[in-house]
Amino acid sequence: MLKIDGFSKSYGAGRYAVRDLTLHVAPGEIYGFLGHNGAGKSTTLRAVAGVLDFTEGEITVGGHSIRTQPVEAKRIMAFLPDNPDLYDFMTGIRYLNFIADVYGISSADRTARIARYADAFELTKDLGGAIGGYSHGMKQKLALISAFIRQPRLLILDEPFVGLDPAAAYTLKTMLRELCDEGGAVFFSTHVLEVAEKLCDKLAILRAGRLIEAGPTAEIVGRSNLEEVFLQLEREEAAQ
Ligand SMILES: Nc1ncnc2c1ncn2[C@@H]1O[C@H](COP(=O)(O)OP(=O)(O)OP(=O)(O)O)[C@@H](O)[C@H]1O
Repeated sequence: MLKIDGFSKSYGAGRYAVRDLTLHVAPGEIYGFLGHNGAGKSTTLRAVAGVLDFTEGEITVGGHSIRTQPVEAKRIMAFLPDNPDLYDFMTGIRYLNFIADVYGISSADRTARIARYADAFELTKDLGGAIGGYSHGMKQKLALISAFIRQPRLLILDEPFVGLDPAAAYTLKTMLRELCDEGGAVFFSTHVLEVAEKLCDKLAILRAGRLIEAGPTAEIVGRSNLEEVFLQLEREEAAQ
């Protein structure tokens, strides 16, 4: 579903934010992307989503190159950045209809999907209010709903659990699993190691722009727990 091959990104002056990253996400997989602050997670996710150009490598979504076939690639993927840019002057429902218009979702489909996802995230009664008056968590829920109503085959999420209350976090975990059970795939970054350990089929750990570990969660965690494994890997890499 998602293939990142030999991906490198330099923001200039020969300093690489990410270097030679290869990582594949298959249909049905929830793939967690871990790393310290500044490791290069957002850089990678933004390049995958086609909102950031990159220096070397190739990224394909459903077989479509994000560089040469961006429209085809973006049609089957939804991206939620770490700080989604919503329109404060719009109401929530206006924003969701705007997204539905952009992606050509029929009137019947949008009504059913908005009702389903807004109910699931307990945002229905707030949809008539201006986004400018939403809390951080409400904005995050609205951004998630706008991604889910598109019913993407690949969901790319940057720190999706930040700001969500426990009920919304549970709903999100359930929906991510449902999307994968239906043949979709999810690639998301997080600092919440408990969520990563419980939810993800596979994990990749980035350190200073380089992949230091990738594979099935159970193999990476082994008999320990993810927090210990993560901190140990960080220490080993730092000592090299
Ligand atoms: N627009 C930019 N211009 C220059 N350098 C940048 C830019 N964006 C990111 N960087 C640098 O690239 C590196 C990777 O940053 P990135 O935001 O991808 O990390 P991250 O793993 O998402 O971090 P965090 O967990 O803090 O969100 C950092 O050294 C950062 O300073």
